[in-house]
Amino acid sequence: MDNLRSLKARLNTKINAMLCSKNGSELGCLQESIAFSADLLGWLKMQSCYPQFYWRSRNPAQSDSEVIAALGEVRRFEDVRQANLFIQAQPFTLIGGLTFDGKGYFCLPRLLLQQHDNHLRLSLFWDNLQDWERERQALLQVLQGLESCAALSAPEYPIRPLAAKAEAQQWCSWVEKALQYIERGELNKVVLANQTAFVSSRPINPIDLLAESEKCNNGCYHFLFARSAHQAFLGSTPERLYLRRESHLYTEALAGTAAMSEDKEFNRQQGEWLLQDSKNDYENRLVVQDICDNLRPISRQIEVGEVSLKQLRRVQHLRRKISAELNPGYADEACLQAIHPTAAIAGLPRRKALDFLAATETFERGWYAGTLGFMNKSGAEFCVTIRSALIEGNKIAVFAGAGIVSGSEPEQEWREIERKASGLLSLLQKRGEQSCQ
Ligand SMILES: C=C(O[C@@H]1C=C(C(=O)O)C=C[C@H]1O)C(=O)O
Ligand SMILES: [Mg+2]
Repeated sequence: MDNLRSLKARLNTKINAMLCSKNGSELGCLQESIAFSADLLGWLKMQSCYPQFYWRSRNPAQSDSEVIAALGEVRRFEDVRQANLFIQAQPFTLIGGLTFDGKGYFCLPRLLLQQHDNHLRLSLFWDNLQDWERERQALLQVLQGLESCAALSAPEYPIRPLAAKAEAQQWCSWVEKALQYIERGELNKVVLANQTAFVSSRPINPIDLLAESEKCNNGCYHFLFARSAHQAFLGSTPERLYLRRESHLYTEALAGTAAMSEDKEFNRQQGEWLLQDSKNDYENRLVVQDICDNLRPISRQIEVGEVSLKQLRRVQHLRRKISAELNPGYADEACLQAIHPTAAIAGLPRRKALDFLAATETFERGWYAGTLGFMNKSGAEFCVTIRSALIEGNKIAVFAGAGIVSGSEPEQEWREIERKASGLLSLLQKRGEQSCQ
């Protein structure tokens, strides 16, 4: 990491030579770009500043793919409105998102690394309203490990189940209850989830697990958010909440699920079945309806694409892409509030589904089925944080849910959430050079 070593030396010199710039602006920023391809997960593993944030966009092959790693926090916004006002006024990127319940966490980090192809862009931020000596120390500290990069090791964590929040039987009774609400016409869809906890004989390294997931769970966004060294939320999700480029908005309805295995012929048959199965199609169409209805007040030219398959390692989904043109004056505050939580992870009608979930599920969703990403004045991208887990020391709690609609069968939905959870859980046992299955 020679490039990073010389970059660090350069930045240290600049910071030490700098006086607090009382030029009227509240925030200070130093930016550098170098031609360098960094392993940002290996880098993150060596860092000791918190909070830590990592986010990789879903299509690494595309030229506009983005990998972000960030450390520390110079400004924090819990109100999405304030966060949105900030990016309208400042040429900076905020990272963060909303929990399932819509609690906001956005921050301007102390150090932001953005990798585009072979270009690494580094941004350092400080607050001119703070004591400069304190800010200077914080800047030097966040740069301390800049050139460090750890090897990522294959996760090897023999785990044993601690407890599922609901065992199969109880969870199936939640589904039965949902079906009664649906039959009575009180709900069209509700997405019931479960949380299952496991314990390992040693602390689980969230970064090693995420690195393994990046290798195996292709076609996904990969994310990690750790507010402290004791807790990390991470996952690999196939689902986009939205991508915004100026006023162009790209979102999708991802719902309806079939199995995937190592057998190509089995996968093809399952895919064909999924494409013509009316219950799964209905599950997906309700999400289309929900997203379009919620976009209508803030946008025009809403277009819904043809149905297609999104194939992953353990499951495959129906997907319909949706695009729209935001009306003047609307940006990320409006998009986040309009779209999240979609009927792919909450239900329809939204309010009734949320009440049903609050009264039924016996665990806190927290960041599960929330959204994480980044936003600045010209664009934003957020993923839906499903296929995710919360790691605290030796413990890992894995989340998975399934959309319940008329025609759902409890045992089948249970198998669906077990398959979804296995996308991460199957990676905890040493596989090393073995294939990703
Ligand atoms: C809720 C989850 O996934 C959602 C539910 C799906 C379904 O029920 O078919 C499919 C994709 C996601 O919209 C999850 O993975 O936890
Ligand atoms: Mg389903």
